[in-house]
Amino acid sequence: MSIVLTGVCQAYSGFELRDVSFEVSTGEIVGFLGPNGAGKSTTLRILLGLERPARGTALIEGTPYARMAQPMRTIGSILDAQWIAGGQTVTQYLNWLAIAGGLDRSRIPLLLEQVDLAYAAKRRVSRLSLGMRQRLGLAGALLGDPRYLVLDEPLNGLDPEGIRWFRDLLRQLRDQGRGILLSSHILTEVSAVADRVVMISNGRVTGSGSLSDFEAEGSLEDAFFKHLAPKER
Ligand SMILES: Nc1ncnc2c1ncn2[C@@H]1O[C@H](COP(=O)(O)OP(=O)(O)OP(=O)(O)O)[C@@H](O)[C@H]1O
Repeated sequence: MSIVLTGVCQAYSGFELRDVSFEVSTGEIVGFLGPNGAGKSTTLRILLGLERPARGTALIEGTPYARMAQPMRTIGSILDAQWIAGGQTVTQYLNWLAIAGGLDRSRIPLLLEQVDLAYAAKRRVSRLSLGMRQRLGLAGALLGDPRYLVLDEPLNGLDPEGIRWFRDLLRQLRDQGRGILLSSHILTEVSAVADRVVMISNGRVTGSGSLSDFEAEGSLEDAFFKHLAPKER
């Protein structure tokens, strides 16, 4: 049971994603680590069916996202919590998401408790801080009780207490058997929770292995700089 990317390629003018391959299994947190502009979000957009790769495949338990009947039941995601439409309330947004995804709305109050946002259930999304939007994004990602989570820079905007809370929640979600792909350019964010790390630099996977293997090279930071593509050093 896993997410499998095989030889994923994409080309924009001035940037190429080349042969990106890695797996995320249930019950593990995989840190997807790379500097700004390395190709992390592009890879995640391809995985989530938002764009088609020029070559290669991104499969979730054997099926591309775009061909899944009810993808939110299998894979939840936070790509950019900023975009969530501001006019509706927190509950209205989650209701809309549940209807759009064919999901059960009865879990919404429980999820709002889980992400510590129940007190803001009736607040307009436009009045939420970025950290609160990240929590709302996570509630949305969990709405379908998915086996996988794909999170792009989910700690943006969270305060230190929020970061600690988020890490604990990620570990709990992993221990429940979910597979989590956590994309970030922040080393400490990844080293605090990841079981495995995939490093990407200038559009290519430059290293992958268990966190302990990387730390055995000195520190994740040493490994990160060692695995940067020459252009990015
Ligand atoms: N739709 C697009 N058209 C053209 N270029 C794009 C497009 N999307 C991304 N790029 C370029 O592709 C490169 C990789 O971008 P991407 O957003 O995947 O990087 P990232 O690793 O997520 O970076 P960050 O950590 O800054 O979010 C960048 O140079 C970006 O400008």
